[in-house]
Amino acid sequence: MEIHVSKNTADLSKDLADRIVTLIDATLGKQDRFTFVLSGGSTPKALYALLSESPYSENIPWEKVHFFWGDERAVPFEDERNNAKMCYDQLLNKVNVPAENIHIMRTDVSPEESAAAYEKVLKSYFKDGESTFDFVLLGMGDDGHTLSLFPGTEVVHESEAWTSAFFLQAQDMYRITLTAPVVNAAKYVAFMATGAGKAETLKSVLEGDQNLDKFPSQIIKPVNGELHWFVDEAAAAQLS
Ligand SMILES: O=C1O[C@H](COP(=O)(O)O)[C@@H](O)[C@H](O)[C@H]1O
Repeated sequence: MEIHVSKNTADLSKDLADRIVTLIDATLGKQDRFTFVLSGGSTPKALYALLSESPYSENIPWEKVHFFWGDERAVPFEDERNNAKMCYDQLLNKVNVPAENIHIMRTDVSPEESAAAYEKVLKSYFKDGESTFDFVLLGMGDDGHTLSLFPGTEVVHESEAWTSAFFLQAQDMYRITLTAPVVNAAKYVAFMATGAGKAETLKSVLEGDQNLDKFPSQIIKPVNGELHWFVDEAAAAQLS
């Protein structure tokens, strides 16, 4: 595992954007497509906006990049809380990605149907039966959740299904999420965490004892891939 500390969100977004371009170039030197799992929430907005602008927008062969989502809030696409909408607003509407390369988690059907449909999409996309995303971007909530794997929820321990849908009492909302085994099969996983509000949790996740029910982010450990944490100085303040 590698931890990269940048001064602030702007620097961190640039460092990560540079890393993504390098990764895309290296991957497309060996294969003809790059699979990119997007995260929701507020932290990656600056990164997505940056990728949509010059020079990144010109340096990325968008027609070869295929987008997926790590999790979704089961609210209509038009709702500001919808993770896919945020990604379209910040990035996808601004670059030339073919529509067929974009695989959203649907919220116009029941959460259970959406999760089942997404698992089907993934299994037909990865024809060899293994989900080996090239790049997974993850956030970490102040409470230690990642994807929609929230503290104290059963889905944290899911070991078979690739996707799951469940009602999140604390937010009075259904969630649809990839599960840990799918993400842990990825080639490169990058967490992005910024701000003083995440400092204490980041210390517990990275340096504390393992407690998956309290800190679900700890379950992310790629089996054969790389794990990187991109954090700003404020989030890293309590790390030793
Ligand atoms: O609810 C969610 O929260 C996490 C973290 O979001 P942030 O606002 O603290 O950046 C996010 O990674 C996830 O995709 C989202 O559904």
